[in-house]
Amino acid sequence: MRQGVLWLTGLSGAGKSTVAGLVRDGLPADGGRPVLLDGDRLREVLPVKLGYEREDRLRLAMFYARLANNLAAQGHLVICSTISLFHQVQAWNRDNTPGYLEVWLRVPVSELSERDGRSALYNAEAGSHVVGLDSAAEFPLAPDLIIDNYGDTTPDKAAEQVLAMATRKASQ
Ligand SMILES: Nc1ncnc2c1ncn2[C@@H]1O[C@H](COP(=O)(O)OS(=O)(=O)O)[C@@H](OP(=O)(O)O)[C@H]1O
Ligand SMILES: Nc1ncnc2c1ncn2[C@@H]1O[C@H](COP(=O)(O)OP(=O)(O)O)[C@@H](O)[C@H]1O
Repeated sequence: MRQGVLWLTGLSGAGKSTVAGLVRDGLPADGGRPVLLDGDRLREVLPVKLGYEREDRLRLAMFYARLANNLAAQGHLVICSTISLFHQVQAWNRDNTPGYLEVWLRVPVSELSERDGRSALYNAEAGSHVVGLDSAAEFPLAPDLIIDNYGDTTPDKAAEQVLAMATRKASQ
């Protein structure tokens, strides 16, 4: 895969940033011009502060989708690692972005709340809009790959699966 959008989604702490970085670093030397769009980093550079209510998250997810589409059209391989769990955004990507691939890093909340720095988020009081708790997560309906990213699945193994899937799809 040399050009297009590879979107890694999942709840906070599912391993999106970790696996996305490994995927980028694991691309073949002639694997195109990768760009990593990471949710945490993108929120930091926005000119306006957006929150975690559904409306703001949906606006942001559509912004990511359009930005990724634009960069892919300029020849980049865009790796997105954001939550963005909205069916309408997933459908927009499929309909508008050639070479769109979607990976769902599926990890139960019980496991996530044990991970580094995520216990506060998953133990937040009701009304905190935590995706997967009190804010609905619209998990992908037809992802290209689902990885249960916990237990025996290490981040390296997950990245290998993503790269194998992307290579397979590129040759179809
Ligand atoms: N309430 C709540 N719910 C979910 N996530 C929260 C929340 N508050 C802060 N954060 C942090 O924001 C990161 C998610 O931003 P994204 O732009 O990737 O996604 S989304 O807008 O929430 O769909 C997310 O980053 P990741 O942990 O890397 O997924 C969190 O660190
Ligand atoms: N397969 C895995 N098994 C166990 N821990 C993992 C796995 N993948 C990632 N992690 C860990 O989970 C934590 C959250 O990872 P991160 O990439 O920041 O997730 P996200 O970007 O989805 O919020 C990190 O401490 C990371 O090392």
